Amino acid sequence: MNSQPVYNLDEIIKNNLDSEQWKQFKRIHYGRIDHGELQLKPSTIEESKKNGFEVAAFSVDAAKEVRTTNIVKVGLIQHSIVLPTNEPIVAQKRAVFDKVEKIIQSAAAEGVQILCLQETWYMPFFLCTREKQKWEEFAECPKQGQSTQFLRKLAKKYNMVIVSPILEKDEGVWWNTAIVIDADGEYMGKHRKNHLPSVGSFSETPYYAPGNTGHPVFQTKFAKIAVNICYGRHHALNWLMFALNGAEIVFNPAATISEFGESFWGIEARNAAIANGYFCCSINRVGTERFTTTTNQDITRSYYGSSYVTAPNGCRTPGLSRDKDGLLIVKMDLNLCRQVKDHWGFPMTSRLELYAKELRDKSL
Ligand SMILES: NC(=O)NCCC(=O)O
Repeated sequence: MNSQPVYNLDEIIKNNLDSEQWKQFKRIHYGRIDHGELQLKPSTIEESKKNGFEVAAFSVDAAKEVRTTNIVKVGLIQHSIVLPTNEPIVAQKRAVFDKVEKIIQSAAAEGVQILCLQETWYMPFFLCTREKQKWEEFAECPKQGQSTQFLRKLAKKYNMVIVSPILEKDEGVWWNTAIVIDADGEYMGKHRKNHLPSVGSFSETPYYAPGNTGHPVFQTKFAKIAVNICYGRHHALNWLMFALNGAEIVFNPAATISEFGESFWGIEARNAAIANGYFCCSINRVGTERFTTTTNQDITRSYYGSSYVTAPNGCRTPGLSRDKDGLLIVKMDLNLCRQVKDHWGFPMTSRLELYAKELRDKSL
């Protein structure tokens, strides 16, 4: 018997149901009985074991129709930091780069075409420390920054679109930003986090400014994509605007802990995918991060991973684990976006003019 505690919800349920109950649970909870699990290459399994990360791969098909299929393979990476947070910042970054590069190599070997990393992926999420200056070196220029240079090379090498959520510094002002690199390695643009939390230990307003980039959608080589950064997932209109601007896939790179609504982690992005007719890809970091402030206060934060993907028809993949580095691969047919919109008629029945009027009246 496995003596390890089971942390993953999917595992807890699976291990406690008989096969018929499990089948019915999958139908009702995940939206389909068959997860569409894809076989991984033996070399990927070997690499993941060697480098200590899990890999899971699923497919989401669309119905056959007049249009040719529009299939794209998407990868999400969740991971912990590597070095203690009091190590030199250059070393902390380098160590995460090395870890993530190995996972990206496996994603490339599996044919991933669009990859998204977690929120501020190369640093500890130090925003709970209430200290700013000592972390300055983590803030980067979006186009020239070290992480962008590092990922541009990989994007080009692997013909892969990469979404890289960073801590941006522009003329002395910090922003929580996601940059998009196209499959030729060229920088396409950026989106700055619109909604900044100011709740409990997530007090981000003293660090960076609220986004001023609207709701951009990037026509990458493989799909029209957008990024709704972490706390933005609690804002329904934020999701809506990416849909109105034509997104087929919206990524939600996050850094969130149990106390901040683990019970609705599986709900908000899933609801957004259903309501807006696009694929939602949710990514959360894992691991425990410890900080000692200059006033000798010890702060500890643990993240619960559980990255997952929802299709516009509401089907979702199982989540990655709550505590391990991981790569989630989903092969998706983007034709499903249009098919679901036609079926349910949500855009057709949306009555946006009604809301626009009321919103205008209320904000006067
Ligand atoms: N990173 C971030 O915005 N966290 C806020 C807490 C949450 O929304 O989960």
